[in-house]
Amino acid sequence: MEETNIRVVLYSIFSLIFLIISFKFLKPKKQNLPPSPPGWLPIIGHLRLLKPPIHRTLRSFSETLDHNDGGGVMSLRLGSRLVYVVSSHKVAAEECFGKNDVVLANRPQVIIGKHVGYNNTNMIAAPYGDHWRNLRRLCTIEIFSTHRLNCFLYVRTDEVRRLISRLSRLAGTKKTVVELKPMLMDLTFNNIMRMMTGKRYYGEETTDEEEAKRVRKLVADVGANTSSGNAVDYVPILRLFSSYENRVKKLGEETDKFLQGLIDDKRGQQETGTTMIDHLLVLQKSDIEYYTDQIIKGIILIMVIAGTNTSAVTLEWALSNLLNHPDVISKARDEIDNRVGLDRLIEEADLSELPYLKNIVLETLRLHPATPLLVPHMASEDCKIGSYDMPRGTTLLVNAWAIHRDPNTWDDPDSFKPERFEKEEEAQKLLAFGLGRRACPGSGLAQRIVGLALGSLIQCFEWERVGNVEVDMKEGVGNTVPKAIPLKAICKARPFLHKIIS
Ligand code: HEM
Repeated sequence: MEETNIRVVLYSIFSLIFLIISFKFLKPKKQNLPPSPPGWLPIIGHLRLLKPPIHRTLRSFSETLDHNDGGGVMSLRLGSRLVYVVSSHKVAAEECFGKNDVVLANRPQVIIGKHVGYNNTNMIAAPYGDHWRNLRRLCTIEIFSTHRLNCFLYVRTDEVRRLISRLSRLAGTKKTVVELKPMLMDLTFNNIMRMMTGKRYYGEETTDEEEAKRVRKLVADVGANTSSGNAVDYVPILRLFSSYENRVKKLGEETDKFLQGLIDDKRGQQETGTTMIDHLLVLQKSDIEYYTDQIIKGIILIMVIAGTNTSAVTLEWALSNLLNHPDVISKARDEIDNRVGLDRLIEEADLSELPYLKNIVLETLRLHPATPLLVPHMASEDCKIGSYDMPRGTTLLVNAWAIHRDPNTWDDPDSFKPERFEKEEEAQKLLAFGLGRRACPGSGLAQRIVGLALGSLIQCFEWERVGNVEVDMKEGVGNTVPKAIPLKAICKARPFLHKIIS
């Protein structure tokens, strides 16, 4: 009997010790997540609250939250995904793209990346790792290096001149109302397509009008569907009811057929040309295992998706701001007239001598970053953002638009003032091209084409608003934020233009 009692007591003591140990060490650690806005519902989370323009909605959510550690981070549930939104420059620069740059260099996967983006093997969607590093190195050398950009200078110069000639034919020396968006899109799409394929698919004098029509439609469809995802990506059960995945699969097949056609055309040619596809096919001969057709198609696709609309909308926003600030246009024109003169068109080599023009572009990128939430990142491991825990798999959105208008970071943040960039350090605060490993590799090309086109439009024409009312600056809906009302302006060629564009 006594022995049994001792056993019971020992058993109880061991059980108690086991319980204490389990409670202390095996209990899931309570995580310190950032504050989250109210209105969360089971299954869909905060999805229903995301009204466009999403960057504005996210800023107003963030403003209503009680950030007890200085602010700038909030968490959302978008369906099954945990999403952190950062709206502070310090947190973005130091915590996300500083301390945690490698952990956050991943991308969340979405359905379109599987069916259109070659199973996420393209540069924008690829997970951080050897494949992405190889692609990025390849594109840095073959597309974005100064040497390569200089090789394609003739394309940018020719496309900007065509834009100026087209406008001067339309407007001449009489005041004429012109709609700018289609012309700016033609400029940036032709620039990329000519670099890749050598062909013009947009605007007047296309290589083959029937083919050009097909290409324009396809590129527009891909652009309209390319985003951070569809509701189906966040609430997987919707796959059962939605036709989204089938539509995207079909789009992927059509896109692939078109891109394969471009490669086959080049492969069938007797002589090697100078386009990007020609270069990539030469590399393919040296290493057929790595430079597969799929890799080459992924590169062309990404150049078109990332390198066209972004520059076109930046130009449209820049001109809209200039029309609302005639004093800024006058100052920029004086700078160009003084440094370039009236006997020739501005050239890309002049850009480094035109600091005020550069500041106009920077101020436009500040107020209207083309991708206001950058491209979503994803945590590949548990990490910490400030005092908050960020579990592995969390999506990170950086609200560059809100950061660019934060009164703690910028003086008079909502006003268009290119002069602010006369202090050189101000440009360091911009996030329009992202930061860290996944920052935009096309920023150099973008600044060249935007600077040259904008400078030429200021040099060659006089500009006025239509009806003398302010240009409406409301944002429309789209991944690369367009103007809600496309820009129309009154344009008149300056008297010397006809002499220098003949
Ligand atoms: C005004 C024009 C442009 C803006 C504002 C812009 C902005 C951006 C931003 C914010 C990102 C994402 C950064 C991040 O993930 O944190 C990005 C990525 C990228 N951009 Fe641009 N971009 C522009 C033009 C271009 C051009 C002209 C090209 C190429 C022709 C290009 C190619 C890319 C590529 C390939 C990526 C993905 C990089 C990666 O994931 O490793 N972009 N861009």
